[in-house]
Amino acid sequence: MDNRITLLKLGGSIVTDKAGTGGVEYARLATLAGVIAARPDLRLVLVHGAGSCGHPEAKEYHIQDGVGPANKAGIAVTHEAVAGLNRAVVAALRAHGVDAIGVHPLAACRAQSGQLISCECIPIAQLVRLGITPVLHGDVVMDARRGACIISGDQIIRYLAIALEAGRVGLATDVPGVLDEGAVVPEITRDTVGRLSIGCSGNTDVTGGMKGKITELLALADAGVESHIFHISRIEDFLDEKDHGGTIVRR
Ligand SMILES: Nc1ncnc2c1ncn2[C@@H]1O[C@H](COP(=O)(O)OP(=O)(O)OP(=O)(O)O)[C@@H](O)[C@H]1O
Ligand SMILES: C=C(C)CCOP(=O)(O)O
Repeated sequence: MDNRITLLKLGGSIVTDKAGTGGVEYARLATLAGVIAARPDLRLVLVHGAGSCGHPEAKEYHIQDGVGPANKAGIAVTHEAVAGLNRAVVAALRAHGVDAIGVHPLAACRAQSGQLISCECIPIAQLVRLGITPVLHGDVVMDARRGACIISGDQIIRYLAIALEAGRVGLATDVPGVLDEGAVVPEITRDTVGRLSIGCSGNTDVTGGMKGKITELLALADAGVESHIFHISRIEDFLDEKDHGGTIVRR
């Protein structure tokens, strides 16, 4: 059995009512925690998106336009919104017996011009070695050029997949995969992506929706790491290495 790390992103559209006004999806978190708890041999690193707990705040404070004295209050407001969601995700996992712990990118990562350039990964790897599941999230992080910026969970997935030499990389979201005229595209490469129409999220989202996801995952594919996008209802298929009916992004 491959005992390398499985890296899984739970999209913000899954862990929150992204289309609504801000609620954490507690019932869904409980179900997902049960699914993860039933697979104790997994060496898992989780990342979650912000959904309605972070994107609206980041937009309100114009974080992606750069941060200075006029909008610096948005750093704490945005971080607290997504950190609160992180506490809910970790609490759900722990309630099901998963030894999970929250890790905040604000304190561990740096960016330059909106791009994640460093993340302290050694503690994350050590936690996994101890059988603990680190739970990271998209966050506001300090940016060498812009003051601060928003780093998506998708950027974090790309960075961690390489740094942790993850065996499997999956992104669960609210669509069955990348869609082309309503049908799932089973495989995307740099050569085929240009034929597709891939857009942003239908909800408030400062990190580019599916388009942002594919940008990160194609860069990951360039590094030789394939990744999977699938509907959250197929999470067990992904974790059990079965066909999940979604999209594989590869070189
Ligand atoms: N070609 C496409 N195929 C599938 N989804 C697409 C496509 N173009 C745009 N989208 C949109 O992208 C959304 C998924 O991206 P989104 O960033 O909202 O997901 P997420 O990762 O669950 O959320 P978050 O960014 O908050 O973590 C879909 O709900 C859909 O509206
Ligand atoms: C908006 C914030 C704070 C993080 C965004 O992360 P994402 O939901 O993965 O795009």
